[in-house]
Amino acid sequence: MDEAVKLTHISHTFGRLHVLIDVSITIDPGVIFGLLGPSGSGKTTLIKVLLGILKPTLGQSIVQGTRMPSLSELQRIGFMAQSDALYPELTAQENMEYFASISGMTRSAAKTRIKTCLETVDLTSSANKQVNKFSGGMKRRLSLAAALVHDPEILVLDEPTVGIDPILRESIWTEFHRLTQEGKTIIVTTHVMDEAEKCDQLALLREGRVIVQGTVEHLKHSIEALTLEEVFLHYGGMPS
Ligand SMILES: Nc1ncnc2c1ncn2[C@@H]1O[C@H](COP(=O)(O)OP(=O)(O)OP(=O)(O)O)[C@@H](O)[C@H]1O
Repeated sequence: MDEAVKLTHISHTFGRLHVLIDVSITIDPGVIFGLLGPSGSGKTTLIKVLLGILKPTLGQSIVQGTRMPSLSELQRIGFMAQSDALYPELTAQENMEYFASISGMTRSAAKTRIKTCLETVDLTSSANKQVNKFSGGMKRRLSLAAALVHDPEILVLDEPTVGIDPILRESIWTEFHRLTQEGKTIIVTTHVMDEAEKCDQLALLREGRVIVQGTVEHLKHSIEALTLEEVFLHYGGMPS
């Protein structure tokens, strides 16, 4: 089967700062791929390159066989950035309707999907509340629902569960696993160790380089560690 994402020899500099150095990552369809690394290691920059939002100094990003940037490919991706891109004056429902409309969904398809996605993030009872009255965690959850609304093949989530309580986090991860069973691919950055354990594949970034990548078991095996925490300590890249 073709790769969902193929990043080849990506390097990126901001001025004199080498933020990504020869990063190559292949992500198979239907997996949850975790991108880990300390703050400033380049995770968000790599995600922007993957999406084609940022042109790398060197290397290329291919998503589902299409070289990025590609607007049509971008429509098949659900993206949740680190900061919420919501309209505070609108209600949750209106925000969802807006995001559904820009993805080109029909009204009836949008109606069903909006209901499902708001349920997934437990916001049904707040659907008619203005977003400027939402807590930080509620905004995060709404951003996630917005990323899911057009039922994308690939979901790219930059720290999706920050500010979300452990019980809801658990149910969101259950939803992620359900989505991968439908063949969807999820790429997630996280600082949370127990979330990293739930990923099918991981890459650990440090100072712009991939230090190690593979399954959780592979990573543990590589240094005969019992926990992922030991792996991160070993490679000197404890997520912050
Ligand atoms: N637009 C920019 N201009 C200049 N430097 C930047 C820019 N964006 C990011 N950087 C720098 O690039 C480095 C990597 O940043 P990036 O946001 O990719 O890290 P990260 O691993 O996602 O961090 P965090 O976990 O804190 O979100 C940092 O040193 C950051 O200051």
